[in-house]
Amino acid sequence: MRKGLALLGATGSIGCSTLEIVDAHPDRFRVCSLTGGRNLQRLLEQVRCYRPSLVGVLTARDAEWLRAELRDDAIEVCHGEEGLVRCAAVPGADITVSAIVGAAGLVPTMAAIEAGKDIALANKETLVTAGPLVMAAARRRGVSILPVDSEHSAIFQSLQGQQGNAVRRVILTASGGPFRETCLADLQSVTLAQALNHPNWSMGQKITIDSATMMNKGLEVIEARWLFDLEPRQIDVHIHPQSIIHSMVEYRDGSVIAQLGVPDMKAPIAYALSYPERIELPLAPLDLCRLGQLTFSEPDPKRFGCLGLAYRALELGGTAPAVLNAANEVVVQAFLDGLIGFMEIPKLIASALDRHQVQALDSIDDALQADRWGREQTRQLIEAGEEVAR
Ligand SMILES: NC(=O)C1=CN([C@@H]2O[C@H](COP(=O)(O)OP(=O)(O)OC[C@H]3O[C@@H](n4cnc5c(N)ncnc54)[C@H](OP(=O)(O)O)[C@@H]3O)[C@@H](O)[C@H]2O)C=CC1
Ligand SMILES: CC(=O)[C@@H](O)[C@H](O)COP(=O)(O)O
Ligand SMILES: [Mn+2]
Repeated sequence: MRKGLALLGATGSIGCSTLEIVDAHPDRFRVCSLTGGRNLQRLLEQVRCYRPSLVGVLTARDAEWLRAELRDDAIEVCHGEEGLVRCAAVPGADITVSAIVGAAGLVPTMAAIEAGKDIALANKETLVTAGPLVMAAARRRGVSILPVDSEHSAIFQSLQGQQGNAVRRVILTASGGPFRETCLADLQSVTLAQALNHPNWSMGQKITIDSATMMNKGLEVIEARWLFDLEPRQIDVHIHPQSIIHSMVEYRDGSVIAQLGVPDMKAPIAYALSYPERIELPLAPLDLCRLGQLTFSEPDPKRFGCLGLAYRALELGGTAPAVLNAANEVVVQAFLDGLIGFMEIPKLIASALDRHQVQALDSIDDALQADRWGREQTRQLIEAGEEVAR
């Protein structure tokens, strides 16, 4: 029986890599639903190729356009958040690939969990915004949350066969991004093009900027806390510029188990889709002798303040991580739009967190409300900053 996939964020970097895996294994996987955002042309091509029964787009107008292009009554096109929710929970799908970027992924991912789908989770912002609620819902519905994020897949793989309470800590590896060796003074004037030039991974714009600030690693610390039920003090970060060791687990007896591979997201995506099996992938082999050395160092908290902010949000608990995430999404977009400089990113997020009165996180509505508050507050901070600058 082929596994049915609901694919949220099909037109993005993770979405396209997922479809490459489907192409390599048409005997194993079939596509039940696809969703896209602004890249309607790419979505149209994907729908023609994979013929899902349900497709989700952003607006009613986009849906009209897609229907007119497709002229196919066997393919239903829906739109908006309601459309995303329907695609996430589409009948016939066994697993939902959550690969929308940002907190916009939370509601559809929850809908998939409530519908009893296993989740291949790329969208880390879902766990940052509402980690305890998402994990509790998954437990209640008896569904698996299978990590796609390369570090978390590495930890998940390194935990296979573990018995009892044997983990001392996990070590997330970080490439250090394009500014790993840039001094504090020079970071003030780095350009968008430089920030988008990740040394090892080809990814969507938002996560690429997150890697440059190292907020990506901060979000991943929070993601690891919930995925693997770890205390924050059990999660360390090492800079590893080669991105060959994707992360490690240190056990109580001092043994460290790591997962290695060439930096290609098809590997963790395929593991999430085929778990517990491993399937053939057309990837370049890992040639350690040619690489020669793997190196490690500690992250510099002065240059990469976002990492410390994520630990702080985790410590504050409740709604603080949702506000951290929302503020980050707003400032990253402002940086992409040329409204703020690179080093304003951590400052603005810190200001938003400082202004937040942490509340308990008892429901998804609490998380969504904190998300809205964080966005609004950060927009105001950016506007206030502009007025000061004028
Ligand atoms: N790329 C990678 O290698 C990795 C990514 N991740 C995580 O996976 C997620 C996706 O990342 P990535 O693929 O790089 O991102 P991309 O920006 O490449 O793709 C994002 C996808 O989400 C869609 N989308 C964007 N905003 C919305 C919205 N508001 N509503 C509905 N759909 C939307 C986009 O549509 P469109 O493009 O058509 O506008 C696109 O299909 C992120 O959470 C990221 O942190 C984790 C590890 C690695
Ligand atoms: C591929 C992946 O999982 C990304 O999250 C990646 O880890 C980003 O690289 P950084 O280590 O630079 O954040
Ligand atoms: Mn990652």
